[in-house]
Amino acid sequence: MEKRKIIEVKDLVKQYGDFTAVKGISFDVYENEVFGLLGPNGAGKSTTLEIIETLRQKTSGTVMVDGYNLDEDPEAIKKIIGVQLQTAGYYPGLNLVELIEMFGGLYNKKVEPRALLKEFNLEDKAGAKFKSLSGGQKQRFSIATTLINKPRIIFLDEPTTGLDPQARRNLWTLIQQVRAQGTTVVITTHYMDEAEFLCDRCAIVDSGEIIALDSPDALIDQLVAGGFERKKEVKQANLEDVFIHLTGKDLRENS
Ligand SMILES: Nc1ncnc2c1ncn2[C@@H]1O[C@H](COP(=O)(O)OP(=O)(O)OP(=O)(O)O)[C@@H](O)[C@H]1O
Repeated sequence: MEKRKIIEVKDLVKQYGDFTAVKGISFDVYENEVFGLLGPNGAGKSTTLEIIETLRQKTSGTVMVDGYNLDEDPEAIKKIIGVQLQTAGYYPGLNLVELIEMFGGLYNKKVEPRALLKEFNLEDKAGAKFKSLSGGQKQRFSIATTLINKPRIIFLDEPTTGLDPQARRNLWTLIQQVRAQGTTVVITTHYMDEAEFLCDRCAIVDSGEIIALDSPDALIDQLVAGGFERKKEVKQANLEDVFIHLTGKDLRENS
């Protein structure tokens, strides 16, 4: 069965003054996949995401999200996507339950804050303020909030940056759960192990252009078919394996 395209980006260009940050890129995201945008700092990943999220104006090109044209129907797009807020968006006086209730009210959606917090291993923090959470808890809460409006697509911009290995792996599991419930996930990351683990397909972006787009396995196969060989013998374990082996996979209270 042919996969359904839920996002279609064609010839997208973004200029900041004289500088062209996104140089006519085209890609599709299929319904219910985890799609990654990978690339060095300044490649244009966040700019691209923010345009699709309706948060930034494009210079030219077309963007369709679930059949809605960004130029004609941005309001319809806003209703079916979930976006992570910047930390400043969480009112300091409210606890996690109150924040979820507030977002539910803004979206006019009925939410069950405690059930959502439980899904993200935050039930113990129901009465806590956002600023008192650890880095991993903040990220989990921020991903939980993307689901409040029951979106069809969520956008995660570097969701595991700064987290310890346990918190990172826990977040990967949560992202897989979100996808298993039928949500499409678009993610940016600088961690190639994360992209390899999570993404069905990824686009590698460099200087505003897509230089490769395929599944992680296919991209690796293409490299190997081109004669690439690792210089060193592959180690049987790496330092992260040592760390996880010694400290365990379970989330710590503060992760
Ligand atoms: N508001 C802006 N005004 C001018 N230039 C900008 C603006 N926002 C981004 N840029 C530039 O556009 C380019 C792409 O930035 P963008 O944040 O999209 O990259 P990125 O791939 O997300 O990078 P990172 O991995 O560092 O987050 C960079 O050179 C950046 O300096």
